[in-house]
Order: sequence, then structure tokens, then C-alpha cells
Amino acid sequence: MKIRIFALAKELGMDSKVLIDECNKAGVKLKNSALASITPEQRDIVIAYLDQKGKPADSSSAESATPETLTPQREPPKLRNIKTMTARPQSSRSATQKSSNTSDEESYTEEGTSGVVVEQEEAEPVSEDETPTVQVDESIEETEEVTEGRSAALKRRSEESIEETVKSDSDQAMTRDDYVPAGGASGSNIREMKPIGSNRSGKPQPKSKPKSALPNVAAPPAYKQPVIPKPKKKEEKAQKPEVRLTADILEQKSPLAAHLAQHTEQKKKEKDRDPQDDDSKTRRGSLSLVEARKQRREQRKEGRRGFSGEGGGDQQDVVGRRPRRSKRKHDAGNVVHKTDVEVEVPMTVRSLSEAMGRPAKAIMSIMFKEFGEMVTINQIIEEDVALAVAMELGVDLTFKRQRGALELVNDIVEQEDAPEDLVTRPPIITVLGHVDHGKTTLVDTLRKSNVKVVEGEAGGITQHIAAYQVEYNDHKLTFVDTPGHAAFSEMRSRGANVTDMVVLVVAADDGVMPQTAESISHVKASGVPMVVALNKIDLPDINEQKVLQELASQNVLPSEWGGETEVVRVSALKEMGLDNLLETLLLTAELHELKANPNRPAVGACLEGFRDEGRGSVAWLIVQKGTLRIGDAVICGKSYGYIRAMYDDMDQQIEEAPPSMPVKVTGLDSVPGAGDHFVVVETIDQARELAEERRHEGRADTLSRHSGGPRTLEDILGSAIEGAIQDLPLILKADTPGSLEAIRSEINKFEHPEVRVKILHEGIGGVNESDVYLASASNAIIIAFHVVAEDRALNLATQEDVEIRRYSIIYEVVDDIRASLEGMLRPELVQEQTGRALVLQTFSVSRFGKIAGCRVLNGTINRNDRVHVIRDQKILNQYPIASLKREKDDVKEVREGMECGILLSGFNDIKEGDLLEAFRINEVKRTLESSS
Ligand SMILES: Nc1nc2c(ncn2[C@@H]2O[C@H](COP(=O)(O)OP(=O)(O)OP(=O)(O)O)[C@@H](O)[C@H]2O)c(=O)[nH]1
Repeated sequence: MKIRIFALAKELGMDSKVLIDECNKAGVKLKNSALASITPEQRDIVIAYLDQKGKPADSSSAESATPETLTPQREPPKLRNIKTMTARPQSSRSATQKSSNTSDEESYTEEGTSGVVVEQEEAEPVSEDETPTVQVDESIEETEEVTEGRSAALKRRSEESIEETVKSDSDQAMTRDDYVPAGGASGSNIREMKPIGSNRSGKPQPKSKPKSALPNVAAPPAYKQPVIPKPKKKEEKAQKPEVRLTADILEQKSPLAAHLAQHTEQKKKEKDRDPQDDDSKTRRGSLSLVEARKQRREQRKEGRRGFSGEGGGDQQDVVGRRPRRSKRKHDAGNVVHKTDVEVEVPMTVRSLSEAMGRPAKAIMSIMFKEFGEMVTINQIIEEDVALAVAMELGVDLTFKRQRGALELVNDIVEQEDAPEDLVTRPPIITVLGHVDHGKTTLVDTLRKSNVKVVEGEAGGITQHIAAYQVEYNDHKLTFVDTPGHAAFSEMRSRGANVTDMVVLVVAADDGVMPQTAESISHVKASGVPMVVALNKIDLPDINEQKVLQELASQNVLPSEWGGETEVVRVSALKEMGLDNLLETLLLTAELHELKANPNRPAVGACLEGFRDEGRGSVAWLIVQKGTLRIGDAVICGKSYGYIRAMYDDMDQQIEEAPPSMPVKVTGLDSVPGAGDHFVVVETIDQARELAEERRHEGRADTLSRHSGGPRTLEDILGSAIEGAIQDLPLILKADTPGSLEAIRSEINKFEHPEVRVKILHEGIGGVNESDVYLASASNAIIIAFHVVAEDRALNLATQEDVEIRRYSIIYEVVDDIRASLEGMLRPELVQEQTGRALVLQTFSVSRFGKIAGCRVLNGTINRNDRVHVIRDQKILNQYPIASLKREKDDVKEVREGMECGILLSGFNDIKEGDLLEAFRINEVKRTLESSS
């Protein structure tokens, strides 16, 4: 194992450099570095060289030296340690002291040098005879011999020394300086014993295991006292560079002197300047912090003076003063309480509060008191609740509703036209009648009589329902030809809805037939004027009087018989009497003043829709109001689109269609249904939205009931209600004419000025589709006496929501009709007096008005009552109660003998001594026998 030079130098008590020099001199060549290493043999050589050189070697370093040479060379100071070791067993000191000392030493050895102890134990067999202790004792004896004469004194000193050592050991713990390193420190006897032993044995030390030479551990580093950093002294402020005032500066000859002079002058100026004139930031930049703070303080003082008015300064000029924010968010000011308020529905407590200008808490409080309902500010409240709350707060509340697509369209349909905008329009005439009575022939003949139409006829579109315009004497007439058999009853009924008048074709040779009777019922139900065309008069052996008689039996009394119905004799085939018919129709139209405004969005109805190859969806429309133009955005039933192209009844392309004109249009996204109404809207988006809404609803004829054109069945019903006469429309179907007659006679017994039965149609046999369509169009009820409905009619009735009531006993029919009529009667309103109160005193409250302090004389006063104000035995008027209070609490009623506060709505002139007569209005059901 190699030995580092610095470790050997330490052992020998030499400087590393000196040792390197000595090594080199001894023939052991080394690098000039303390980290250089040598082998143990080289070390022996070096030590031998040092010994030969006579250099005084440290006793601890003389490992390879013989005991004879080493012993006398030991220095006296080392004796103390030796004596300490030897004196231990001989000492007469107290057991306590000894054990303490030993204990300290052992504990230290165990803790710090356990490795050394192990090696010493291993080395013991090697120096079994001559233990280091023995060797030391011998040395002591030799020393004592040499130093004879001083033995007594030395002994005494030794004992004293031991005592001191023990004392010092017991007084203070062993320090790190007392530690003997494993490798041997200078002065250590333990280290020098091993080489002696090994030399004595004469055996060469094994290179790989130099146990006797050095312990197999590295020497611990020298202990360094930890350096505790001294607390730094408080740093003094950075000192400005010292500027020595030279003679030039003093005489102001140098540039620095000029700069200093300028700086001094500037400071002087700033001191003299009014601080309010400068910007604080500028000053801050040029002043020291202390000065700047001082200035700000002064400015604040100035500012306070300015605000308090003492300084008279303007607030705007105060620098560095941040205006204090007011804690109040806003100035409440005078709260304006509205009395007429419009609020959009649906509404929340918040929106109602904002609209009325009343606190939301007040609304919530009223709702809790009146309805026992605890609501949050964002809760939606019902309209009636809002009205009640508004009444409590003395506010007249109206609701504003957002209008949907349907409402927007209805607005367009129902838009009233100014009288000056109305112009005469052609009548729309529907041709009705029994099968093969000559309807189509009549229309065709009328068209052919119009030269232009015949010449321009192009055709090309399959026509299930035909609508044509005929010009006669500079007047146009629009004819709508509907199929005449029962399967097309729906078309007829719908056709009747858009028509202004009806031409009922009755073949003179055939007379009134079932479908003739049906047609009459439709016409009567629609209320439109009717002209009878008695056709085929060219035929021989016809009985006109018989036909007129049959018509009369259907309640169609000819004018020649004193009735209101014009009967014109014609021959469609032979073109006879056509002028007379046209003139009669024009006169009738003139009589009814058929007018429309052409300058408005078009409104009308679809007569028929179909798909055409090449043109796609085609709708046959008839315009009722306004003018339809190419490019218009149209909603028709569930269909919508732009009007891409428009064709007249001659299939010629046209640009626009005025009122009463039938046109075929393309451009709709789907085929509309017959009877669907169309409306022109502003944008295609609106049209799409409405179409989707209608598709969702599943009914395409929503608007049919709102058409503002010719009168509909519902219009008739509506007008009856307005005129205080309500009709109960019925369709009677029975098994025999006798049953019909019996029912009719019983029904006719019901007489009342406000309600009546209106039999739209009666017939023998089961209920068919025609009956259902008629009932649907006129909101009628079908009475089926001893008959049933056809399957298709039943399905249609379900679809159209038509009620078919089956009876087998005639009195049941009569009772039901009576109950229905009585149900239609408006209930009788009867006043019931609830209580009377005397006004004792009045109080004026600025927010609400005059409150009457009353005592209830008799009965009870209810919050929902109305009140007659009676003054000097005269009834002034009646008013609703706006507020009823007992002391400060709102109450629902006040009983006899109690006092209360009453605020009347709409009356603010209440006076002391007024009598308030409270009453409620009760509705009493009426019977047909009771008078109105
Ligand atoms: N002699 C004579 N025959 C007529 C007259 N009008 C129509 N006809 C004939 O009556 C038959 C039926 O005529 P249409 O016009 O088809 O009768 P419609 O009422 O239209 O029949 P549908 O369309 O089936 O409802 C035809 O053969 C016509 O030629 C007329 O004035 N005199």
C-alpha cells in the first residue's frame, strides 16, 4: 500500500516539501507534490536516511528505528503522556475518579477509533511478550534511571499531573484535539511500537497487508473550527462620490462648476414655484424622495383647503388628490311611480318590478300575503297574479305579447283597408249542381263566348277544378267549376268559402236531385247569394213549374214567386239565356259591392294543387285581396316559396294577378292542398318559419277561418253572435221522412230571441262525407236518428273533429238540443249586496290617493267586491276596491262593526259621510223559458 507524502510528513512532523527534498536526497525520486506517494519500503529508506543524517526525528515517527536509538531521543515533554498511561494502575486516586477517567477514554475510543481498537487487538499476538505498555514501562524505568535524583520530585509532579489530568478530564469533556489519529500522530507511542515489533520479529512485512505499519483507514481530515459568519454591520448609505473642490471649481472655471451652479439654481427655482402649477410626476423625477413626500403632504393640505373652500382653489387644480368615491351607487332621487304600465309577457318579478318602478320586495310581499306564494325575483308570474299585484300597488297593467309567425300572418290577413283604397273587383262565382245537369257545359259555353279566351287557350295543365275569367260588357266575372258529385263535397264546401255567389245549375228535365239539395244546404250555410240556372230549357217536355216547386220545397223561393232567388232559364248547350245570366250575376255583384284593395300583400286561396312534369309543384290560386306578383314570398298551407312563374286561365305567363283573378303559380316547395289559404309575407324566412310552424301543428287550414274575403261559415256564426242571435247549426239525417218531420217539428218549438236552431241540411239515409264536410265547414252537429255513418264519413269526422250524435228516441234528441241551446244563452248577471260601510274619515296618501277610513255597518266588505258610492241618498257611481286594509295589514274581508281603510280604484273624491255599498256580481244560468 502506498503512503502519501503529506501523511508521512505529518507523521514525521515535517513539511511536505522538506520531506520530498529529503526523499529525493535519500534516493527516492518523487514528484514535487504532497500528493505523491511512496511504498513502505521507500518510506523505510527515507526514514533510515533521515536517521543516518542525524536529524532529530520525532519519537512517534521512528517506526523503523530500534528501541535503543529511539528511547534516549524522546523529548521530555512527551514524558507527561507516558507517565499518565503508566501511572494509571499505580495511582492511589479514588476509584470514582479513575472510573470516570477510564470511562471517558473508553467511550471516546469506542466512538471515534473502533477500527484502531480492532487492529490493536489483532496485533496483540504479534507482540505478545512485549506489549506497548510494557515497552513504555521499560522506557519509563530507563528514563527514571537517567533522571535519577529527580525521581522524588518527578514522582510528586507525576502524581500532581495525574491529579490535574483527572481533574481536567472530569471537569471538561475530551476535545477533538485530544484525539490520537489512527495513523499515529506526532508524539503517539502507540504508532511507534508496531515497527519495533515487526523489526524484532525479523520477518518482512507483507506488502498486501501492512497491519503493523498503519491502520487500514485513511486519516481523518484536520478538524477545523467552524467559521461562524459575523453579522454584517448595517450598510451605510452609499456615499456620493467625493468631489473635491479644486481651485478651478471654486472659481467656477470648470464645466463641473457650471453644472453645479445650474443645478443649484434649478432647485432654487423649484422651491419658489407654486406647487399647484406643476405636474407631480415631473417634480417627483427631479426631487429626492423625502422632498417629494414633503411636497405631496403640502399639496394634500392645500387640496383639503381647496375642497373646504378655505383656500378658494379649484378642485380641478388639486394635484395628487384622488377624489373619494361615493359609497352610494347612485342617487336615488325622486322615485317615479308609474300608474299606467305595459309589460311584456312572459314576465318575471324582476321585469314587473322594473316596468312598474316598484321594488321587487313589495311585489314578493304582496304575492306572499295575497296568494301565500313565496317567489324569487326571477320567477315567472301569471298574468292574473300580476294584475292582482298591480291593483294592490295602484297600477293599471296591460300586457304586451310577442307575436309569432302565425300572428304576424293573421295581422296581414286581417289588415283593415282604408275605404279610399278599395276598388271594385270581379265576383267569384262557384257553379254547383247535381251530376250531369250541365255545369261544365255552362262554364265552357261562357268561356267560348269570350273570343279572347278561346283564342288564347293553351291548356297543358291537368285541371281538376277549373277557374276562368269571363269578360262581359267590360266587366270581368270569375267562375269556379267544381266537380258535381259527392266525392268532391269537400271541394265544394271550400269553394263556397271563397266564393261571392253561387250559380246553382238545375236541369229542367231532372229537377231538384239529392246533390242539388246538398248544394243548396252548402249555399245556405255559407250565406252567399245564389242564382239558379235552370238549364237544358232547349229540351222538349220540360216542366219548369215543377222544378220551381221543388226549389221552393228546399226553401229556395224564386223571385217570380215573390222570393229572393233569381231563376234564369238557360241552355248551356244551345247558348241560350247566357247574357241574361251574366247580367243577373253582375247586378248581384253590384248589389253586394264587392271591393278589394289591390295595393297590399296578396291574400287568397288555393283551389287545387298538383305536380306538373317540367314545372314541378303547381298551385291554382285565386287572389282575394291585394296583388300577387312574381318574386313574392308566399306561404300556402304547409308550402312556401317564391312565386317563380305565374299563368292565367289561358296558361299565358303573366307578371301579376289582381284581386279575384285565378292563376296557376310555380315555385312552392311542395304541392299545397285544395282549400289552403295563401299569404304573401315580407321575407322567405318568415314564410319558411310559418310553414314549419304549420307543419308542426298539422293543420293547413288555420288561416281559412281568418280570411277577410268573402263570408265563411264561421263568419256567419260570428256575425250571429255579434247580433245577439246565436244559431245552433244542425245536420239532420234520419231513416224516414216521418222521423225527419217529427224532429223538425219538435225543434221548431224552441223559440228564444237569443238562440235558435239552424238546420243546415237534412236528408234520408246514413251520414256521408258530404255531411261531414258541411258540418266541418259550418261547425255543425250531425244528428243521426236511427241511421249510422259510413266508415269513410266516420274517419273524416274524427279527422275534422265533427261530432256525430246517434239517437233512437226522439225525446232524447229534443232534450239534448234544448240543453245545447240553453248552454249557449249568456248567463244572467245578478248583483248581490254584501255589506255597507260608512266613511268616518279620509286620509290622503300622495302615492295612492284618498283612503276612506270606514266602519262596516252591516254584512262584510270583501276585497274583490265592487262598491256603490252613495252620497246624500244618491248613487254617484260604482268602483272596484283597489285596497282593503285593517290598520296596516291587507285583508280579504272586513266584517260588521269593524273599522277598515278602503281605497277605491278610479275614484279619489271620497268624503266623510259617504256610504259605501259593497256588492258582488253573480252569474245565474238561464233557461229557454226564462226571459232575458
Ligand atoms: N240538351 C242539353 N244538353 C246539355 C245542356 N247542357 C249540358 N248538356 C249535356 O249534359 C251532359 C252533362 O253535361 P256536363 O256539363 O258534363 O254536366 P256536369 O254537371 O258538368 O257533369 P259533372 O261534371 O259530371 O258534374 C252533357 O252530355 C251535355 O252535353 C243543355 O243546355 N242542353
